[in-house]
Amino acid sequence: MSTSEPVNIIMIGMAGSGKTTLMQRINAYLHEQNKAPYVVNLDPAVSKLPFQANIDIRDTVDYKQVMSEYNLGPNGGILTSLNLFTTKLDQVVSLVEKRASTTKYFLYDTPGQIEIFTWSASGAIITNTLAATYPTVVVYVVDTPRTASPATFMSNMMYACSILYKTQLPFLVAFNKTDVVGHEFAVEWMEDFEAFQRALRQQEDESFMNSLMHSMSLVLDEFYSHLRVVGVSAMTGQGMEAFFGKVDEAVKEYHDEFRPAMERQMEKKREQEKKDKEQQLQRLMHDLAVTEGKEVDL
Ligand SMILES: Nc1nc2c(ncn2[C@@H]2O[C@H](COP(=O)(O)OP(=O)(O)OP(=O)(O)O)[C@@H](O)[C@H]2O)c(=O)[nH]1
Repeated sequence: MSTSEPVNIIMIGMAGSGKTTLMQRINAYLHEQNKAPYVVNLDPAVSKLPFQANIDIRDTVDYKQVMSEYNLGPNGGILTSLNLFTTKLDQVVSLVEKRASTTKYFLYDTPGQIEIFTWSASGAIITNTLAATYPTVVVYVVDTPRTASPATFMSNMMYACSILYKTQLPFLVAFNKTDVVGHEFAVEWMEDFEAFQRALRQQEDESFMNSLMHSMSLVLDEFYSHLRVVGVSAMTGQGMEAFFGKVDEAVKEYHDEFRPAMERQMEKKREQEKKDKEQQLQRLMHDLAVTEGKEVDL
């Protein structure tokens, strides 16, 4: 792996978690380090970007026009705009490839509608296409102050888990807004199952919800054990160095695990296609022989 190898960083997170502000902070940090990134905005509904995007979905798709043309609400409009944009993704990839010899980091801001990455086709096309070219890391941005109660924490982590499950890409949870509330409580809850159970008990007395949450937290325990986590503040810039340390770890995981698994899958697909072709050819030969009145052994 060369040190100048490009890295795609995709920001995903709930609306208001601070993705755009974090992009701006990372952008400023990398400029200070003389590593100016290439920035791609994939949020068609953002009204004002605090940074200059090299590629902006809004230059290609007019989200308001999509809403009226397809008679959609805001969420449907965003999803459809992204679907329309994925038809141009090959152009994005070729622009990225052109810049790859001079740029290390390629940053992608996404809409707060994270269901795009849990079930829509465009989300999967975007992550798979990017990951097929260069090391790609998904950064799941969490609004730390708004996640300080056990119930919201767990629901946010379940979203994170489903995005990881869907993308299967190296994953980093960035607890943002640590200038307001530190993320240590979250790390403790993830590392110490009993600590989370205590927090649950403090929240309410025994109820159906708490026992459900108890069961769900058992499921999430396995997810936490492989999770990469960092605390950042997009506002103050706190945690930037640690953030890039974790990105490096995620890139290593891409090379050690993701890439070989992807290549194995592609090899399997190629073998299956070869087998299918051979079978089709055999069937064709058989049909030709039958029409000519000959018998063939297959
Ligand atoms: N205190 C504090 N506020 C932050 C931080 N990061 C973002 N914010 C604020 O959180 C709000 C939402 O930030 P955005 O960057 O617009 O969030 P987003 O995730 O891009 O939102 P959507 O585009 O709606 O998905 C804004 O008011 C930001 O100023 C942070 O680190 N600390």
